[in-house]
Amino acid sequence: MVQHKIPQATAKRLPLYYRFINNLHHQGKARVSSKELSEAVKVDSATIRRDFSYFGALGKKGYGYNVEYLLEFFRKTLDQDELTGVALIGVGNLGTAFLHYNFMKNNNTKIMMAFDAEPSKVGSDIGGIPVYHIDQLEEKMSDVHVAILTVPSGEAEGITERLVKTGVSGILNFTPARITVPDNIRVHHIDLAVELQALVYFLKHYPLNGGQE
Ligand SMILES: NC(=O)c1ccc[n+]([C@@H]2O[C@H](COP(=O)([O-])OP(=O)(O)OC[C@H]3O[C@@H](n4cnc5c(N)ncnc54)[C@H](O)[C@@H]3O)[C@@H](O)[C@H]2O)c1
Repeated sequence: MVQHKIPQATAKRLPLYYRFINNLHHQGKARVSSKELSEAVKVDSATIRRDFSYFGALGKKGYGYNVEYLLEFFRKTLDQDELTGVALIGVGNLGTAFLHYNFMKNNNTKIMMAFDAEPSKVGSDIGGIPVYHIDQLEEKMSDVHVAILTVPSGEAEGITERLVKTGVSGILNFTPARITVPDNIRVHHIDLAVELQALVYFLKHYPLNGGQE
C-alpha cells in the first residue's frame, strides 16, 4: 500500500475514522459511502473525500469505500494511536537537526513547537516548526505532553521542573544530566557517548566473526 504524506488536520481525524470503520468491519459491512461516514463522524463529506484521497482510497460513485482497505490503511498509519504532539526544548546543534528531521515517518508523533532562551532564535520557524521563548513554556505546552530535551546539561533540571508542572508525561533526554521526576513521568535518556563506548567495548570483547566458528 502506498503511504501518502498526510496533512496534520487530516491526521487528527484519523482516529475518528478508524473507530467508525472498525465498527463497520465488526458488523460485517464491506463498504461505506462518504455520506454515511459524514453523518457518523460529523465531518462534512467533501472533507472526507479529500482526506481519503490522501489515503489512496478513491471512492467509486454508487459503491463508496472499501472497508477492508481503509481498515488496513488506518492500522498501518495510526499504529492504532492518535497523533502525539511533541515539544522540543533547546534549538541548538542537536535540536535544530531534530526539527529538520521531525518524526513523521511513523505518522503518529510530530514536533509541534520548540523553545529556546536565545532571542535571535525566538520567533523563527525551523523545518516548519515555530520557536517560542522558553518563558512561554507553560502557556504553550497545555496540550503537549511529550518533550525532547536538547538544552545544555546545566539547564536540564530547571527545565524539567517546569515541564513537570505543565503536566508532561514523557521526556526524551539527550542531555548528559540525570534529571529527577515524579514516579508517574517516564524519562528516556539517550546518551550518545555511552552508546558509542558500548559499541567499542563490544567490538573489542565480543568481536563478530560473520557466523564462522
Ligand atoms: N550536538 C551533539 O551532537 C550532541 C550529542 C549528544 C548529546 N548532546 C547534548 O544535547 C544538548 C544540546 O547540545 P547542542 O550541541 O545542541 O548544544 P547547543 O549549545 O548547540 O544548543 C543548546 C540550545 O539550548 C538553548 N538554551 C540554553 N539555555 C536554555 C534554556 N534555559 N531554555 C531553553 N533553551 C535554552 C541555547 O540557546 C541553544 O540554542 C547538550 O546537553 C549536549 O550535551 C549533544
